[in-house]
Amino acid sequence: MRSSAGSAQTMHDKIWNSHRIVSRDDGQDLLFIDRHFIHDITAPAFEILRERGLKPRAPHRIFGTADHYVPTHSRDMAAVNHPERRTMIEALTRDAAESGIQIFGLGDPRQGIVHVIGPEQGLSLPGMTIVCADSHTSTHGALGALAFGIGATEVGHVLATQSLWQRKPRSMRISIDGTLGAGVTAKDIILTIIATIGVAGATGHVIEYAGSAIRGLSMEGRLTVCNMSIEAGGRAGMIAPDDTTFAYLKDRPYAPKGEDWERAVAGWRELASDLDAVFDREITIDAASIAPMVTWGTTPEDATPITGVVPDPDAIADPGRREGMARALAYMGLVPGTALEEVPIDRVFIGSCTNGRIEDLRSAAAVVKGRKVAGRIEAWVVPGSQQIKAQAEAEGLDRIFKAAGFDWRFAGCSMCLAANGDTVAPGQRCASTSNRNFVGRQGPRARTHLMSPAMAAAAAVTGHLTDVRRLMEGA
Ligand SMILES: CC(C)[C@H](C(=O)O)[C@@H](O)C(=O)O
Ligand code: SF4
Repeated sequence: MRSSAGSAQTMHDKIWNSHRIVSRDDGQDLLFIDRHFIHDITAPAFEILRERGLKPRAPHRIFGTADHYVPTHSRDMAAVNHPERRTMIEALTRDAAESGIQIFGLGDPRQGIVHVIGPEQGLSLPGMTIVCADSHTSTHGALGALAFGIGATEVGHVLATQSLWQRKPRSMRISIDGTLGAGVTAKDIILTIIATIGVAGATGHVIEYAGSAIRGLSMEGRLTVCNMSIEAGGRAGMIAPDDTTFAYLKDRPYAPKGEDWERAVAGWRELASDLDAVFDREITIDAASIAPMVTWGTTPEDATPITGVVPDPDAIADPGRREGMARALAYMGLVPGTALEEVPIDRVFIGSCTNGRIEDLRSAAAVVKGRKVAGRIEAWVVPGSQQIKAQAEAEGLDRIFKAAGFDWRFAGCSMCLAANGDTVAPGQRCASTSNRNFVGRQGPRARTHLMSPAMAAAAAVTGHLTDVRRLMEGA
């Protein structure tokens, strides 16, 4: 039997069952899709639709934003002088206008990274099925939704039918119990999880994050954790909605209002996994054992506490792993045994759908305040959305960053993927709050170290990877 025994259901079961339209003999279910997000990479799917003479079935369920290709030094389309990027941004505007789809384009005060603005606008709600042609759609599961990335052909299917054939993934619960230490954040939780179970550790599963340390996280922190579910191989990540979720969503532009809100919350309270629900896999991690983390290699599982050293491939028995590690270290320009805190950096990127939210900027600013960016380091803050940028400015965070020597940019994916031209130069080493440290991710030969916003801020002001706890008040 897949998932739960008897009638007890996981949250994944509940959302799946309430969206199943019909089942096929081959084990696939047709799911109704509540919300479909599109961005400036979705153009190929609209091509598929046009070729078949079809139109979006439910444009009111679709929302779009320009994020991957937008410039972050300007909001002016004239600043997009790269023909391919221009075409992609314009295609989104055209496709949306033709179909009556609401988009938040370049220049719109609601524009931002799709996984930031969905929750922010109250478009991503508990109990929903949410899809987008983007692997980090798992982010939205933090609100108690079933949210996952899909490919261009599937996007075409969803556009045309507002439904999608899927085989139900298995379920996995990752419980983080106890209290996090000072300086330890949601990013450190998820990097620890990935370092523990590996980048394929959750393959074929929907992860439910549970336990007192997860319940204790803010909505922003939960979004960070769910964002990187895909980096552990998970199909989706989710967290049961609770008062933290409802407080975050209340009065958001697209969230239900008045009596509708009360009714919705009452329904959302029923979504949590039943107490006796059985998961296909269970993993438990003690929150107190988690330290501020950094990656040293070229996959997110190459992560270790900042107190450690660059690992030695020769100490690894498995020949495949040994070779992979040696290759990663050569790319990263790191020598085994070097204390991680001695690794100098050239660039800092605070942003992305993982860590570009207001709380992330606050925690980085708290470290930066009264300090200066070290040496010739080029440090950037790229808010995840224009709303976050405005809020940060209202709180004076931009002034803290700018006084320290940071560049304060407009919202977009920016240096997380470098698709808009914001790159880390060849050979440069970047302390980054994003989610992927793949070879060439931030530009050809760029070297990426993933970490939390507070850790990236600490690296910016010291010039090398740094245990943020050294810079914290009272430390
Ligand atoms: C380009 C896009 C489809 C891609 C994704 O699927 O995640 C990007 O957002 C990323 O983070 O690599
Ligand atoms: S910020 Fe990075 S991870 Fe997130 S959607 Fe953009 S490119 Fe993908």
